[in-house]
Amino acid sequence: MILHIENVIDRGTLSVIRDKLAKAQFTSGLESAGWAAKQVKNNQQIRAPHPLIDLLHKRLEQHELVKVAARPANFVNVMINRYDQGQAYGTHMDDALMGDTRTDLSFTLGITPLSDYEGGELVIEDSSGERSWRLEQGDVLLYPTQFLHRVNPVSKGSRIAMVGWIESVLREPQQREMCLDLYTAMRQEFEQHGKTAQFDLLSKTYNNLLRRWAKR
Ligand SMILES: O=C(O)CCC(=O)C(=O)O
Ligand SMILES: [Fe+2]
Repeated sequence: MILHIENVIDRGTLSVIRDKLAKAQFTSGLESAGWAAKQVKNNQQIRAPHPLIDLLHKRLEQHELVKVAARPANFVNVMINRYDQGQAYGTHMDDALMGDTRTDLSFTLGITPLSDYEGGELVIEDSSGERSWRLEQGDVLLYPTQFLHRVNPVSKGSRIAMVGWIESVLREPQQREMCLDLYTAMRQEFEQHGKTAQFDLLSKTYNNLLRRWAKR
């Protein structure tokens, strides 16, 4: 399950953040690339701890859909990256372990308005082919870290985003999808009909499934 979540961060906040980032010191993206990914990574980044990363990270962590869809146990390597004109990140796999943390999900949060750059698609490959996203400012793509993926060359302007990885209490993508679907059905039943007998059964099953699968 790949989720595109819109408007996770409001535009006012992002505009202030972009002003600050214009003056911030970025370092080479090679610092955090795995030994094979180094061959294809060409960008700049700011790594945590950093006040702007803290602020965005907190907002992301508090977002209801992020909480329910990802069930985060830990976040790791949250960083802000920038691809200037001509820069890209070729096809690669992200490391399964970053320090002690298992990477179950990856996310990208768009910071630059789409109209300010061209290219820079995030492309995810699977056996059926590939799919690409250009994320509007404030939008998040949340995806299992299991796919080969790349960032296409930026052909005009610069693309700034925040990326990072999540270790989930639900290790398997299918578990996360089933829990999210059940949760969604339970919420809809509650909103449409109130706390019915059906709601109680959905709630019972949802919570017992989550309890059965959750590992921390
Ligand atoms: O910037 C992105 O959207 C993804 C970057 C990426 O694949 C990575 O940093 O490993
Ligand atoms: Fe990656």
